[in-house]
Amino acid sequence: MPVTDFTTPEKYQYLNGFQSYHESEALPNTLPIGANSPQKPNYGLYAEKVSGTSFIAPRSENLQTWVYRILPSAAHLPFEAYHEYEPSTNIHQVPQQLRWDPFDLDGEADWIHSLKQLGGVGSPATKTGLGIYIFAAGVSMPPQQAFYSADGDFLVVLQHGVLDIQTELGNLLVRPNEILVIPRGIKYRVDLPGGAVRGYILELYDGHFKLPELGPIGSNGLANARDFQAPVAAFDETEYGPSSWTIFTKYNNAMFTATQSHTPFDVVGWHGLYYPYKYDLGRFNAIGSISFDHPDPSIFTVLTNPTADFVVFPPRWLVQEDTFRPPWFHRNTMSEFMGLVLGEYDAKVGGGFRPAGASLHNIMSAHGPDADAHAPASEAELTPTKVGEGSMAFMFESPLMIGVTDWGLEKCRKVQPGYNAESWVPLKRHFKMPTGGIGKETKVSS
Ligand SMILES: O=C(O)Cc1cc(O)ccc1O
Ligand SMILES: [Fe+2]
Repeated sequence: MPVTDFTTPEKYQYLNGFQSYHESEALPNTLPIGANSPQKPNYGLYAEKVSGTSFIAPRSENLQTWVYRILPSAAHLPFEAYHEYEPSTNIHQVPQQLRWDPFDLDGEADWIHSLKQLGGVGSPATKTGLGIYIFAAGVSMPPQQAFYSADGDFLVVLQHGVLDIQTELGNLLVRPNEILVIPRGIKYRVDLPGGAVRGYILELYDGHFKLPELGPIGSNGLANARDFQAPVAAFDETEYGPSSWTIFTKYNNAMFTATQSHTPFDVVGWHGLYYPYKYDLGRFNAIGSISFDHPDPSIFTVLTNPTADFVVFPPRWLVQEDTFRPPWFHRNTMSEFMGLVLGEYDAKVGGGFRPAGASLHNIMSAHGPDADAHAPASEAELTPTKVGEGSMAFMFESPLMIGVTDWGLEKCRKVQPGYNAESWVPLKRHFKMPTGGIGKETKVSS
């Protein structure tokens, strides 16, 4: 179900729509009419353009936003290397199926220092591939600090807690079961009004997410465009005088800082297509088989990109007849990283895949339901059944071979050594040779 038990306070107002052209102003008449860069923008603001795609990208892909701000972003002192954040970028491509116990909450770290790279492939420098992060933060970012990643778009899957995010383009409150996308280069800071937070991040080094085509599904279904929410323009009204800010930048997976004597949250109005947004996974309209067989998990795609799809497994009814209903056993040309926001995933009932844990089934590494899920599902009476009640599993599915960092393999100390032994090695042989031998009888009744 969608997150409904919350009245959105005044500070959090949203513009609805996915990749809709939005415009928003915190003061009336901020945006120039019929032009983008007038000689003197209103209120003595500076015009600045933020490009999220190449200038010449086709219209259907082109994402740019004009911001009207008190001082341009360029007004800062030189960048310096920052060594108190050591990213784990040594990556190992391994065929081993991996599963991690729940990652610990961390009461000490702020957003930036909580980012732990678990895996990835490719390079931000050549804009190929992706990074996968686990975050566990316990404190708000210190005042007068902001962060942006120059490496790619962050898709944040919040597993625990509440994120109060101030971005250049406005404020977003992200609650459990919601996801957040912050595009490359957009500055933000993260406060934790409810204490500790934890979750997963997919960073796309290339391009941006889109909604999947719906084909024969028609014009509505899956994640509907109107349920994506972008912030309205808001600026630090009390902070537009001189102040001392530190801007952190993740740049080719290293960290840099630059100081400046003004708030980065000084955008009074903006218009364009390049902005952060959030989405409540409870609004996902799940579609599935109403006759027989189990569709490919792509039927649950929320957002797509050639580098990775974001797929969820929401609560849903299973009604298929004469069908083994959990996911089939399989090997893919894709790699599959899975996480669990809450509840239990129907293919893994053996207790090893838990909320805040994860799994990785890499290219052509075989997997499927564990023995504890397979046995009852083969015998179950096939009445309509609700699965995933109170649950939300998700998958980052990529055609690329995802590597695992030193942190992911060892330092996190969460890898389950007995994954294969517990899940699939116990599967029993049920094969029966036809009486009379091969070729004599083709149908065997059990
Ligand atoms: O491995 C998994 O659990 C994810 C998955 C689910 C499904 O329904 C079909 C294929 C698939 O990879
Ligand atoms: Fe799979």
